[in-house]
Amino acid sequence: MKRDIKICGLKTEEAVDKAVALGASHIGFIFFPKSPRNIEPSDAGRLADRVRGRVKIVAVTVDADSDTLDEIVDQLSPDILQLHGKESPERVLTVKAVYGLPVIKAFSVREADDLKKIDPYIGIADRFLFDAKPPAGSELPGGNGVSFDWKLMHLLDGSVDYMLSGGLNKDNLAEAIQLTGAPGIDTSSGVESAPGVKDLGLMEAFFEAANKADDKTAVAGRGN
Ligand SMILES: O=C(O)c1ccccc1N[C@@H]1O[C@H](COP(=O)(O)O)[C@@H](O)[C@H]1O
Repeated sequence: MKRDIKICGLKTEEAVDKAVALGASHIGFIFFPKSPRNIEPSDAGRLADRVRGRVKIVAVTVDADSDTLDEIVDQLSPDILQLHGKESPERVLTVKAVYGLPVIKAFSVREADDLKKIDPYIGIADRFLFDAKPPAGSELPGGNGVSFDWKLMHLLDGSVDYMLSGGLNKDNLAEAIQLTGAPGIDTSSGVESAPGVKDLGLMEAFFEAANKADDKTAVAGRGN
């Protein structure tokens, strides 16, 4: 099974094209005004049109109201909605019913009990995303470039489909993959030269690290 790779927080044609050329399975656009990666829905729609059908387009929102979601869905036509706030299971069900789109529900993790928070969402969310808790004082629920203890993922039921995120970068990715075997990985600030500024070289290095880690996993799987 090929591991999904999502590059999040894209704002330019160059970064979108590069992510797709490198083999991203998903690209994410952030709709959260306090984020340095925030983008207008119409601008995200124009960027997505360059690569539509070649990669899954993900709209990342945080406790968005219906008017905001209506505009994002109308302008971007995403393939997936990522709900990165405190959306309840009922809200996730409503969003799925209204827009007819799959939902990735994000959770922030620091300790074992945090993983239990997904229980009421099982069978409702299509996929989970595990991010670190934001550092004290941060106004961002994600995109903080901080990681959590990846060993906690061993506590998760193996049938749960998820993306690992939180501070993943070219230097720590191999260890994260080796420890978790995550079916999907997600990065934003780990491929940036400054908040909100994607670095094409860092993106390349991230994919190189992912491919190398996958090669090692495959070799280990063959018992060599
Ligand atoms: O990236 C943001 O600014 C952001 C804002 C609001 C909600 C989610 C956001 N990003 C998500 O957080 C993860 C982890 O980011 P990082 O790699 O630690 O920088 C990212 O993949 C986005 O899905």
